[in-house]
This record gives sequence, structure tokens and C-alpha cells, in this order.
Amino acid sequence: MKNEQDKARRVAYEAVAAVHRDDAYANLVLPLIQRDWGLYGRDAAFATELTYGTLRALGAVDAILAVAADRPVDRIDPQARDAMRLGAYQALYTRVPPHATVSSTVDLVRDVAPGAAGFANAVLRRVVEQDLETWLKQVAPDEATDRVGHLAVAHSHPEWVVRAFADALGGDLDETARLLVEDNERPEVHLCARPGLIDPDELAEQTGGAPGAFSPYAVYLPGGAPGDFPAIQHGLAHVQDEGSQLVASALVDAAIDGPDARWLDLCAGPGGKAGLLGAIAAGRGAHLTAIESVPHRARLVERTTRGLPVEVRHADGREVGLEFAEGWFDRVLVDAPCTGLGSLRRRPEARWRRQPSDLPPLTKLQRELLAAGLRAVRPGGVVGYVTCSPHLVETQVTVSETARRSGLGVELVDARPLLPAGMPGLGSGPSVQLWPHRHGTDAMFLALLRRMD
Ligand SMILES: C[S@@+](CC[C@H](N)C(=O)[O-])C[C@H]1O[C@@H](n2cnc3c(N)ncnc32)[C@H](O)[C@@H]1O
Repeated sequence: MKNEQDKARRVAYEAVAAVHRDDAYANLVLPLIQRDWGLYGRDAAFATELTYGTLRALGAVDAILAVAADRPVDRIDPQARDAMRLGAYQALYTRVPPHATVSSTVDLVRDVAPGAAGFANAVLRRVVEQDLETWLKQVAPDEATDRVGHLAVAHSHPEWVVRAFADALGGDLDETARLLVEDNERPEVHLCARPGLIDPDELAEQTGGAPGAFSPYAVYLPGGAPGDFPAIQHGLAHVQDEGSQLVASALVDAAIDGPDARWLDLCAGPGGKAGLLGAIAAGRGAHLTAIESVPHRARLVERTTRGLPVEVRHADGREVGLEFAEGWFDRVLVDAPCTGLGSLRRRPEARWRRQPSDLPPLTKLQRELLAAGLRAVRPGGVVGYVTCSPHLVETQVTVSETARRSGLGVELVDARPLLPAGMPGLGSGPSVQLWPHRHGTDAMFLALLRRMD
């Protein structure tokens, strides 16, 4: 290992290889590898940039490597392939000079796949001959005849995901392109200052952050490890995307007649929204029941809601009727399991793992959970259906089909007035779709359904 930068490259290699070999999550595995290799500060940041960047850009990088290597990437030895991916990413997406990219990549391949060093040298030399724009002209479908295919390669997203985004954006491919650009940026970390426990201005001052643009509870962090802040350690605040804060607070601000004390979070793990709902409930004399079907996630909810008026139950949300009488609750959140296509910014490998075949089982579960939520709420009460995916099948279709088949009187409530005044780009209602490129949030979806009878 010649220097700390080479160590950072090796760490990034180990992380990318773990993602591909073991189905690891980069955000979980990378900090462990950094610690094992004793990588800190600027070099750790370099390793993070290489790991996340390479995983995000994989579609374009692989298309380019396939041409430069004159063979499909799946016919390249897996160790050499991941090292070459890191090299191609550095050459095309960073300011690392070409000669440094080639020599450091060849050194890395020599360590992890010794027999492939000469091959890697030849391929990387070809890669650095052209810049990204020139390569994309060569490997991406023609923009004029296949815009979606072009966007998919140029912005490194699977084509089915680009189509889903475009559908949710009403077919506007210019706007879809803006979304894809934003999806490739590293998002800021958002904190939620729990109401009644800490003022957001005070939290901003303590953390060196800035108050959020929309949520009254949000603080944007410039960097650093959120877990180190005393406010987080003492349960006064938690890490949570601003969009998640907005949809949770819209649910509790929706007007309902009559009692307003029994709240339910039907899919609560790991507990971000339960933490915010619990803090608001404390200030309003309400109580939250938080249901989660996965044991370790139920334990996370317990931890994040400690000290709040929240009771956590490890149960299947679809069977809520076994534990509570129908119509027991005044407000219900159904934050359903989904493809997560709305938070691809936060999980660099997720876009390549998700498949269209994930949709049928997920939408079946979403419909069952939303139907259970509708049974659990009393007439006059309100259900918030939330996904961190903008895929129309998981959002609009799930809501309309479930409401239609529920056999209950259900009215959609306009969610837009429940978001902060002046928030742009909320569409024509009644549901709301947030977007990274419009709002700086994850692409959270919210539909509010009032039970009429
Ligand atoms: C999108 S996440 C919820 C995120 C959470 N509300 C938060 O803000 O932190 C969906 C959760 O639903 C849980 N889940 C999946 N199937 C469930 C079921 N049948 N009943 C209850 N929870 C379920 C998953 O384990 C996962 O923790």
C-alpha cells in the first residue's frame, strides 16, 4: 500500500465487493471496513465517495467497461471487475488524474486478482482515453429515438425505474432527468427536533446545522456523525428525512370531529415516525400504539420511543382486529413496506437490487395493511397511507383499489393544505407526492383517507 489514498481505494474495494458478493448494504458495511483498516478523516471521506459513487454509477460504468474490455462485464473475474469499476468511476466521475487512476487500479487488481493486472491495465487505458460525455454518446441509446433508455444509462438508473418515475411525473421526461440528477447526489442528513423536547433553533445551534426549509421540526446537518450529538443520544431528536416529518405531521393535523386520543402506527419499525408522532401525542394528551412485525425492528421502535406515550406491540398489522375492536383508533398511520424507490439517494446499491417482480408481493401487502388500517379507524377518523416510493402502483393504485374493495365508506382528504403554506410543486391533490428535485426530500407519498361509516 503506497499511501493513505491507496488504503482508501482498498477500503472502497472491500465495501463494493461485500455489496456484490454478500448482498451487504454499503451504509452498514463501509463504516466497519473503515474502522478495521484504521481509515479516518479525509481518507475515509474519499473511500465513502468512491464506494457510493461507484455503486450509484454502476449502470453507466459497466456499459463503458464492457466496450473497453470488449466483453460483457459478467465475463470478467468478480474481484478484478469490482476493482476496475472503482477505477472507471474515478476516471470518469472524479478529478483523480488519468495516470493515477490507471496505476492505482492496476496496483489494486494486483492485490485482489493478480492474474488480471495486465488485462485491467489495458482496459483502464482505454477508459481514460475519453471523457464521460464522449463515452455516453457511444454506449447510451440515442436520445432522439429512445429518451428513456438514454436517461437510464446517462444517469445510471435501471430503465424500469426511469419509466416509473416518468409515469409518476406525468410523462415529463425533462423533469424526470432533473430527478435522476438529484438522485445521484449525496443527500444531507436531516434531523427531527422532537416537539416539546427541543426547539429546532436550539438543535441547529448545538449541531452546527440549519433549520429546514419546510418541516417545523427539521434541521439540516452539514456533516458529521449524528449519533455523537447529545440531543440524539438523549432522545430529544432523531435522524429523519424532512419528507417523513411532513407526512407524519400532516396526518396528525388533519381535522377530525370528536375524540382524538388513540393513535396507531401500523408499520412502525424502525420508529422514525413513531418518535415524532409520540412526541406530538405527548403534547396533545394522545397515546400511540406502534405495531411492527419484525422482532428486532419492534425493539428499535421501543428504543426510539422511550419516555413517550407509546406502546410497542410485536404483531402483524394485518391482524390488528384481533387485538383491538374495529374502529378503535382516531388516527392511523400505514407507512407501508415498499420498493423504496423514493429514497435511492440514501442507499446507493438499492436501485440495482430492486426488480419489477418485487411489486406484486409488496402491493398485495400494502393493500392488506391499508385495508386493516381502514378497519382499525373509527368513522370520522383518518388514515394516512405513506410510501417512500413514487411508483404509481404502490401509491395511487394501492389507495384507489383498497378504498374501492374495502366495503367501507371512504373519502379522500386533500392533503395539500396540511403541508406547509407556500410549499411548491404539490400537484393537483388530493394526495401529495414529494420529490428530491422539487423539495429536497425523499420521494414520500401521502394519501389521507377519512372513514365515513
Ligand atoms: C416503511 S417501513 C416503516 C418505517 C417507519 N414507519 C419509520 O418511520 O421509521 C415498513 C415497516 O413495516 C414492517 N412490516 C412489514 N410487514 C408488516 C406487517 N404485516 N405488519 C406490521 N409491520 C410490518 C417492516 O418490517 C418495516 O419495519
